[in-house]
Amino acid sequence: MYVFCYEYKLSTSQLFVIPNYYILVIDVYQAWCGPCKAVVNLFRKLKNEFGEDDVLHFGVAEADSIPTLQPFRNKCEPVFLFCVNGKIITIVRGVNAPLISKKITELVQEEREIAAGQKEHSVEDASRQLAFFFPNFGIKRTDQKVEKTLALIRPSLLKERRRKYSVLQRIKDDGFKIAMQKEIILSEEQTREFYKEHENQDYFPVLLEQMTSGPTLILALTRENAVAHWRDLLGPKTVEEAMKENPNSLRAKYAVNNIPIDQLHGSSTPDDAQKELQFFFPQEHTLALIKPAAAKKHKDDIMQKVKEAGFTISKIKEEALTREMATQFYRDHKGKPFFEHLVTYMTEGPSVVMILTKENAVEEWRQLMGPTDPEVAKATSPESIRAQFAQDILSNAVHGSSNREHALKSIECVFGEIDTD
Ligand SMILES: Nc1ncnc2c1ncn2[C@@H]1O[C@H](COP(=O)(O)OP(=O)(O)OP(=O)(O)O)[C@@H](O)[C@H]1O
Repeated sequence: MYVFCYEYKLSTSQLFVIPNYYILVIDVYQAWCGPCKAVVNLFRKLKNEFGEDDVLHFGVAEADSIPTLQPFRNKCEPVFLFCVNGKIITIVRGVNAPLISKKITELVQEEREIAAGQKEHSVEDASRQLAFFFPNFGIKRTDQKVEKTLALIRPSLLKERRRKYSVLQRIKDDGFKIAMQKEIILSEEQTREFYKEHENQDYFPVLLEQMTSGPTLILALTRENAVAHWRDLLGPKTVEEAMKENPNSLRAKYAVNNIPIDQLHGSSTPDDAQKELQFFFPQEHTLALIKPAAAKKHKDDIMQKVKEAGFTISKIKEEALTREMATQFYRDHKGKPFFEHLVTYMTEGPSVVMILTKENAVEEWRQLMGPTDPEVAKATSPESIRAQFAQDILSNAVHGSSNREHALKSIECVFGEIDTD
């Protein structure tokens, strides 16, 4: 039985649809004892205190029934996972009320600063949660028959949260994996560009109005024969035809009342899929760095992982960062207790500095690095570089830009102005 404050009960199948951009505190419990009763009052108090901007959420997950939570099984104390933006950032073991309360207060404060535009999210992309729950995904791609297609969940359907999750569930049940995803509000210009072949159709003004009316969820889906399979699931092209000819098709089932435009898109052919994926997920560059201690000990193993993950190494050099460079790199951490140690550690020998190129490179490199703290990495992303090669939270093997803007700045700072197109 769940208490009022647990809005999400996570099961394996639901794990990948945790809402993004929330602080989600998950009580990982053992079946025999149930969710932790000792924290209920604390959670209720915090929810009252911080409830107004809808940023703080609580969930429960049963360790015994979820394979990914295996490391937390058979423990006689509860474990609390703190997720921001779909990424686990901290684990607290045991009912340490002051620590839990402090962490939540800090996180809410930070989210409020971000919402007020005073600060940026260090992690932009929601697909980070994928790295946590499906740590192996995207790391080894050996199956050549697997195909990618583009799927869109249009704004009117996306607004209906439950139905959105139901579509995501259906995608998963049909054997697709979400290789990349992002939620964006398309501008008029982007919509016109994407739908330029439809510009002269009578339905175009409604399509334009619909597509720019709110966020669209853009998904790169993979599985064998993905293009045809997704197209078949969607059914006939218009809502009217779908309702008449195939009421079980997704376009019929997920139509939105009074809106004539269907709510789901899929690429028509593999060629179209390639073009559409390139439109929404263009090749990207990120700055990756193998930190000095790891460069000395694990360079070859880490480089192997970079190649296996399909990155192109567009530039590479080995060089010791100067104190100025390290300070610039980590300027956001200035003032934190570990800052001086970090700068010293980063300058104690040569680092391997690379520009990595791939679709969605910034996010994918961060997935491959794994969580900042190797303890968290071992528990949640055992295939990640930090799980395998980091010593501790400071000496954590690798660095990666946290978003595209940082990537551009860092690349320029380390390699000067270069033509990365
Ligand atoms: N609590 C901590 N104690 C010691 N060192 C820390 C701590 N938190 C972060 N660091 C160090 O500072 C670096 C930057 O922290 P940040 O939170 O930006 O992590 P990250 O984005 O995962 O890592 P990076 O910026 O190196 O890619 C970490 O990689 C780590 O070396």
